Amino acid sequence: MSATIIDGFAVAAGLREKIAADAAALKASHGVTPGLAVVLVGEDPASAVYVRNKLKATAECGLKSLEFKLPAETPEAEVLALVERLNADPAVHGILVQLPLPKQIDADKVLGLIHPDKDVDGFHPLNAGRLSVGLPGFVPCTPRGSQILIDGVTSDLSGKHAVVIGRSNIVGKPMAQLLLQKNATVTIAHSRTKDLPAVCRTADVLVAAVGRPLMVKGDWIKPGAIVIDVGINRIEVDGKGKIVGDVDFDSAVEVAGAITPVPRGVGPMTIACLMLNTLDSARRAVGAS
Ligand SMILES: Nc1nc2c(c(=O)[nH]1)N[C@@H](CN(C=O)c1ccc(C(=O)N[C@@H](CCC(=O)O)C(=O)O)cc1)CN2
Ligand SMILES: [Mg+2]
Repeated sequence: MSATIIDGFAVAAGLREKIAADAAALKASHGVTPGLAVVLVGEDPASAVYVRNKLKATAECGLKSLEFKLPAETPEAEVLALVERLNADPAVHGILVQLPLPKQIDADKVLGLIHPDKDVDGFHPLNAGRLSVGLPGFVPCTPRGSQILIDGVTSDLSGKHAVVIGRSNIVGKPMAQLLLQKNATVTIAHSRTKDLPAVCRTADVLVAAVGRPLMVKGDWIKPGAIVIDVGINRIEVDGKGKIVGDVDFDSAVEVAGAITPVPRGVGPMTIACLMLNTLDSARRAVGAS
C-alpha cells in the first residue's frame, strides 16, 4: 500500500486565491485593505526566507504589508515600542513578530504586548484561552493549516484517536484543541511519554511536531492512518543539506493512508493561514465577519 500524498503546496495556492478574492470583495464593500505588519529582528537566514515568503504571499493575496527589519542587537524596549505603535495604527490588522527572537529579547513579553485583536499568529495567551474554551479568536497558523489538510482527507474525526507528538504552545497544544473540537479522542505525547511507538500505533491521525528529524518510522504507524508532519529539520545527507520532517517519509508512506511531505506539506499552509488570519482580522475590525 502507498499513501495518498497530501499536497500542501497546492492546497495553500488554492487558499491564497480564495483569500485574494475575499480581500478584493472586502475592499469593494468596506473600502478596507487588510494590513499585515511583519517584524524581523536579526539575520537568522531561515527566518529571512520565511519573512520573504510571507511578504510575497501578502502581495499575491492583495493584502498590504508593512515591513520592519531591525538589527540583531536591537534592545527589547525598542521592539516593545514598535509593537505599541503598531497596536495603535488602524491600518494594521495583523502584527507578526518572526520567531526566534535574539537572546536579549523576551519573546513572551513581546508576544504578550501584541493586541489580541491583531494577534494573527494566535500566540497571545488570550487567544490560546479562547481556543481552549471554544470562543472565536485567532488560531496559530501551523495547526490551523494542518487541520485544513486533515479536513481535506476525512470529513469525520468523531471518536477517532488523534495523537499529537509535541506539547509546544505554538503547535502541539493548539493542534490538540482543534482535534478535540472535531470530537476526536486526543492524546498529547511528548519526550517523557512511555513507549511512544506503541502510542503512535494506536493513532488514526498522527501529528508529529517534535523537531526531531525522521523520528517517526513506518512501523510506528497504524495502517491507513493520516500522518501530518509539522517538522522542518535541516540535515546533511552525503555532504549535502536537505530539509526533512519528523517523520521518516520513505517508510511511513508505505503504511499510512494519507501523509504530508516535507517540504511542500504543512509549511506552505502556515503562511497561507497567516493571510487568512489577517483577512479575518480586517473583517472583524469593520464588522464584516
Ligand atoms: N511568528 C512566527 N514565527 C515562526 C512561525 C510562525 O508561525 N510564526 N513558524 C516557524 C517558521 N515559519 C513561519 O514563520 C515557517 C516555516 C517553514 C515554512 C515552509 O514553507 N517551509 C517549506 C520548507 C522549508 C524551506 O524551504 O526552507 C515547506 O515546508 O515546504 C513556512 C513557514 C517558526 N517561526
Ligand atoms: Mg512542509
